[in-house]
Amino acid sequence: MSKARLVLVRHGQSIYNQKNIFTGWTDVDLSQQGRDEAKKAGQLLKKHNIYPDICFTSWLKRAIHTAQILLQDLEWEHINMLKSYKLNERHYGDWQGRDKDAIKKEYGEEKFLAVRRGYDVPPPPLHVNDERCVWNDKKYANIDKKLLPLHESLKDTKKRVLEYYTEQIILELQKEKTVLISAHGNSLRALVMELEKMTPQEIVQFEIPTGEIIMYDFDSDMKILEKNVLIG
Ligand SMILES: O=C(O)[C@@H](CO)OP(=O)(O)O
Repeated sequence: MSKARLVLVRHGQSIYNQKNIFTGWTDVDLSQQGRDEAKKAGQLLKKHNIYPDICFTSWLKRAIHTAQILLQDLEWEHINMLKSYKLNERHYGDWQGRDKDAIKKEYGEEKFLAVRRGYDVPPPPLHVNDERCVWNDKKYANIDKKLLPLHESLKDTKKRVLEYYTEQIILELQKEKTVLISAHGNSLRALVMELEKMTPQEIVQFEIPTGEIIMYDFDSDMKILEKNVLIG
């Protein structure tokens, strides 16, 4: 039997989650509740005797800090942590930094849900001169601008997440490693959609709470043998 195991954790509550503001690629930190959720995730892994061999995360501090706090709590901080912007949250375009209820009012429930939870409807794009655009953020200076989105549908997010998953993460699973990914509500929804072969209709209903852990065990053909959601 293969020992390949994928452990997904959504970052703990961020300051924007707490304030009900769309976040996307905005680099906000965890709230106190978020730090507590990350600690709890570490304790859960300890309770279930799950010690990752490697950790992947995004370039956004709410996911990086969740991984760091979790591994600190697990007393397992020596493992390699690889970071890629391809695991960043879905880019929320012009909705970034704006109140969710105000946007729902402006666009109406149906359009709001189609963008927020649907598969192929993006929010309005950011202008390249907008201060929220990462084109001018020095962190992304070495990335080709063509790869830096101004807005994304879940379908767009899925494409880049899967590129990274198939180019990097799957190689570790093929070595029968336990792989931890600390990422975001929608970048993880995109990955789960692919792993569980969900349809665009099914993904609308699927959400991952902050701090939740979803775990998959694979056979040697990378087929899912078992899925577990770890609850405290
Ligand atoms: O704001 C965001 O980037 C995401 C995740 O926090 O929000 P939502 O859950 O509404 O897609």
